[in-house]
Amino acid sequence: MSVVTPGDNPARQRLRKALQRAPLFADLEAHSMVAVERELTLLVLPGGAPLFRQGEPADAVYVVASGCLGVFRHEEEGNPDEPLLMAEIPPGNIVGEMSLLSHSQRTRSVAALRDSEVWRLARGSFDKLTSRHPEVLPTLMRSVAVRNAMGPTKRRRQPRTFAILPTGVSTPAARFAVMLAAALGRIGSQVQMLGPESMDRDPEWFARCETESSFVLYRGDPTATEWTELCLRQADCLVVVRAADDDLPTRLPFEIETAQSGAVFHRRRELVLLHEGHDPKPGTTAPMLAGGLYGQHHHVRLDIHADVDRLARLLTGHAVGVVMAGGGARAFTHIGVIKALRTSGVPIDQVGGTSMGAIVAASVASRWPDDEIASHFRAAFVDSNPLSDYTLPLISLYAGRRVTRLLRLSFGEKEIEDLILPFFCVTANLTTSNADIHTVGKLWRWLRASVSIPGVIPPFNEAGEVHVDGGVIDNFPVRAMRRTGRGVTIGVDIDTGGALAAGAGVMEPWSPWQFFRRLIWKRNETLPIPSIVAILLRSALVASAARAAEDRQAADLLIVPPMTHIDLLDWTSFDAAVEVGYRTTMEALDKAKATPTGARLFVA
Ligand SMILES: Nc1ncnc2c1ncn2[C@@H]1O[C@@H]2COP(=O)(O)O[C@H]2[C@H]1O
Repeated sequence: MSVVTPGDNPARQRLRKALQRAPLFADLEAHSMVAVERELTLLVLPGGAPLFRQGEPADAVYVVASGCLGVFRHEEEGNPDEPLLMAEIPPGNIVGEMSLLSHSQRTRSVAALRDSEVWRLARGSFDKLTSRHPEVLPTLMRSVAVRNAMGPTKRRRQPRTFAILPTGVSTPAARFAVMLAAALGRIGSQVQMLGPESMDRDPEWFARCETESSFVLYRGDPTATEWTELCLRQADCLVVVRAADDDLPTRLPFEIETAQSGAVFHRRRELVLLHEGHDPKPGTTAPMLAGGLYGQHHHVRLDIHADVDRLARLLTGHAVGVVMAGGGARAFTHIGVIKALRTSGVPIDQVGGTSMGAIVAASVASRWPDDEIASHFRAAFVDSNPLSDYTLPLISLYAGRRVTRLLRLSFGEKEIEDLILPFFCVTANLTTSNADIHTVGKLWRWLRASVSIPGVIPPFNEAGEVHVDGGVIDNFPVRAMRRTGRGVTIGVDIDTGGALAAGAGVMEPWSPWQFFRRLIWKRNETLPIPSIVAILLRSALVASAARAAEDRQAADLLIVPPMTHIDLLDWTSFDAAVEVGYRTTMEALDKAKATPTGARLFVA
């Protein structure tokens, strides 16, 4: 932060404009205004710099003349680097008045969201002003009351200004920036792209660009120039762009760290990996993620426009996430749901799920076409039964080797990080009693863990912890998807009603003779009692039903295909399950079209 004492220069002209609008000064006579002006000192805050922090003693009130400040709340349990943004304070507003009025400590932290000019009126001058001109107080109190009545912002603020930061001179960042600008233009009406030629502009000019546009792209240099530093200070979101084939180590993330040190808040950092004409190679993404430096990474194939459109939606909170619940054979219905969404032009930008829902989600994240998804699942579950490798039931009824083989065959050595669409799956961690969300690691392994129905398939052990089917704790992870804060969530739940029925009477263990008789003469007769697999599967799902009910509420669009006519283990009802998913989704989309959610779904 620097203190400046300007004469009658552009900064003072900006101050006058701000004073005329600020609630504390708007009612003052011209000569009193001149007297106040003499008591103000100008502070120039670089983007990210703190003005003051929550809990500090209050010694001044401030007028914002250019740029933008943010009011942040530090949550007791939250990450101290990621306080919640409560409000933005644009030019013409004052900040820091509450603790002066109430003689208390600062109620919130305030920092510059981008390069800003603020004028400081010390506590002594503020007291003098309010005692000489008590007429300014009602307007000031009114503005505080209006703000308090509005309450805190419920939704996370989405970034509008992006710094595009190439990691090397050969990165095709300019081409990428043009494509991203076009994609952002399909979401917002006006997009501005600023390059180094704007270096000498004043903060007000940048502020005007930002207010006049839906989105602003600051195209940074490949090295840490003065312009790159400015981009880092101005942007809400840092987008590091790297050619995926480039295996040179990059210094850029560490430069970002330096430029950001001392900032009150954490700017969102995203990594874009550019691919020329091919998909990510298995295992090549994780080493580029710089140990968790980035909030999210994105694979963009430069020749595929849909990839840049998806990126634009994910960056700006306009994405569509689809969550698929587990539910044995009933989960085939997700295949029909996906087909209906794709046919209707609803973009699928990120996916997540549990158990069988997770496997369908993984095939969507791999961008398999509809036919391929259907043929894979048909071959795996209808043409051959993966639950047929009986074993000595010490850990489980089946050895689970067939399931493992099928998953490896389908997804190879791909890691979750290599998937084109952001993806997560859920397992129930029996060691910690938590529902674990997996966004990194070998895909087939976490899918195998996510479908490990306790007692049916052996659990999956990782780093000394035991994982079973995610449905045991969280069968419908809508809230996990919502926490990503990237847009709307479509939840597809599996109706588990009518899942288990039995004849009347107490179920006693059968004698060996009864078993033998059944095996020889009555093989095709329907059992009067549920099978052990049906009991175990139902037991695994029953506890998460209450949680799933809350997740249904959390979905922006809820789809629950009616499935009670299909048994949870009836793999042969594949076509019926797919069909009902397709039909229910088409009907749901038709109804949603006229709603606000529908408007957000069909944005693309
Ligand atoms: N919800 C809010 N919206 C806008 N500004 C706020 C909000 N809450 C607090 N502030 C401002 O943030 C400042 C933090 O320091 P003060 O408590 O002195 O005064 C506070 C107000 O000026």
